[in-house]
Amino acid sequence: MRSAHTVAQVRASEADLMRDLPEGALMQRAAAGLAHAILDLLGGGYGRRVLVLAGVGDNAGDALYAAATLCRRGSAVDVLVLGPHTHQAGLAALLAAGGRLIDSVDSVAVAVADYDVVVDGIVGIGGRPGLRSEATAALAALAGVPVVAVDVPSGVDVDTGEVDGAHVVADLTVTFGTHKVAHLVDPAASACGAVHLVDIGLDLPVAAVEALQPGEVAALLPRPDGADHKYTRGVVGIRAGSNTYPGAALLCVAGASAGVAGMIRFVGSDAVADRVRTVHPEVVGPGRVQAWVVGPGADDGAAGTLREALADGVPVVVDADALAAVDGPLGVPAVLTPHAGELAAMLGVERAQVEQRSLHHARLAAARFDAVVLLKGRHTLVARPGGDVRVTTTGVPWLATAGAGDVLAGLIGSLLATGLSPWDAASVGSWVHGAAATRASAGGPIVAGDVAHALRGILREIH
Ligand SMILES: NC(=O)C1=CN([C@@H]2O[C@H](COP(=O)(O)OP(=O)(O)OC[C@H]3O[C@@H](n4cnc5c(N)ncnc54)[C@H](OP(=O)(O)O)[C@@H]3O)[C@@H](O)[C@H]2O)[C@@H](O)CC1
Ligand SMILES: Nc1ncnc2c1ncn2[C@@H]1O[C@H](COP(=O)(O)OP(=O)(O)O)[C@@H](O)[C@H]1O
Ligand SMILES: [K+]
Repeated sequence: MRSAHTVAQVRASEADLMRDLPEGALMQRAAAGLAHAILDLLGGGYGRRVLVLAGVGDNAGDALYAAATLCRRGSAVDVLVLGPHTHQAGLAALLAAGGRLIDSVDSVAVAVADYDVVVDGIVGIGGRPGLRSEATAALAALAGVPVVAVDVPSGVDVDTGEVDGAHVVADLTVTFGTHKVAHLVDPAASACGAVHLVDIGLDLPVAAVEALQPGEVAALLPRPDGADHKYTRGVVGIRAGSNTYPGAALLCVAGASAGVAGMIRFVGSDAVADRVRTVHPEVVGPGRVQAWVVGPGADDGAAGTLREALADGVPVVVDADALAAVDGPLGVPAVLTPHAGELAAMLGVERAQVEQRSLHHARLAAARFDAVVLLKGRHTLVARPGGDVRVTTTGVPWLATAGAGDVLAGLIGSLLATGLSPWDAASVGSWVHGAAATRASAGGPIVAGDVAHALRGILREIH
């Protein structure tokens, strides 16, 4: 599991550990890991030109001690102090190793573009969102030079992933002890670049935000055994599509056809059902199910279709048009799968507000509707009542294509039908869907059907 802890959790763990360690030991561990990561990025230290942006706190201390190591490996290091002072011992170590203090990026002997890397030690977990004007000006002058952020890109809100004004956009973020929420949750996560975790020995509690890794997905995926038959494996029912949007029914059934459930039932107009069975002859008609998927392409029949599905008292996936009919808890275990626009409409706020504060709004909706809320996006969030969140880090931007959500709803419904909890079904389904998109894309364009086709290959490998 990739776990993302809050600043308060990190500080508490640090305090526990520091009781048994000499002063400064954790900073030395952090700085050593940081120096190695920068050397890796640069392919060595000799002859490289490095600029450290140093703020007032321990984040600068990490950057300055790491830079001293780079100096000893033959790098030319300049340091620009942003603020009234900086980490004194770290600065002394850097100067002793041969680093130079500069007054501004304009005052360096080399052209600014000749720096091989900028090390962002402006603020870390002690920072407030936003950057001061001198930091913004320095970063603007350094545009185009690769940036390594120390712990977090300075200026982002570490505990929420929100941004408020200027912030660093890094190519690599080197963090310590554990991931922070900003490494997983957008928009801050998009500013991190690749994230490298350095172990400094912290003993941490359970995290409220996490990202499944392949081993956990494999452990959660249901597998039939010799005693199973199609009914014990779970039957998923799809109520999707309409005469206006028949394709949504096909895509939703294609997502449910990943093979995890034992059987698929389809309920819809005769015309749509005929088209579904032409493409998916194994799909059967109405009957008992262990989970329903309601909403993709349902058009104006969505509210009635949701009512019918809820009458069965089994878990439901509510997607697309049916989300507009949700105005409170549904009374059955449920996964709601809105994108930002749909969640905004459900909560009576603007889409931009949901995009800016995605973690907050996903948690708010999970509490208000007493359901698992899967907020779709680059890093999809899966929130459950109580505030726990899983973030999906699989997928590629090519997945932002019409109908991809229909495939996802079908897949999550089939996982729910096997008996997974709404929380596990949503997060596992989202992970597999993203991995299938990455596989199908191979760096190029895809349509939703390609994602559905790639699902079984991913499931086969992950087992
Ligand atoms: N905890 C751990 O386990 C370990 C932590 N380690 C390292 O320590 C880092 C945390 O260090 P930290 O606590 O000294 O805070 P840090 O982020 O450097 O600076 C905060 C100061 O900056 C200021 N400031 C605030 N906002 C600002 C802004 N927007 N723009 C400009 N300035 C701003 C504000 O000062 P003020 O302006 O209020 O006087 C505040 O006091 C952590 O990220 C990691 O790198 C590792 O060494 C090892 C283990
Ligand atoms: N920038 C992005 N990067 C990766 N995946 C994305 C991005 N934007 C959207 N997605 C994913 O694409 C899918 C789009 O689903 P959705 O908006 O419901 O489409 P539709 O309603 O047409 O089926 C979701 O799985 C979402 O997480
Ligand atoms: K930083």
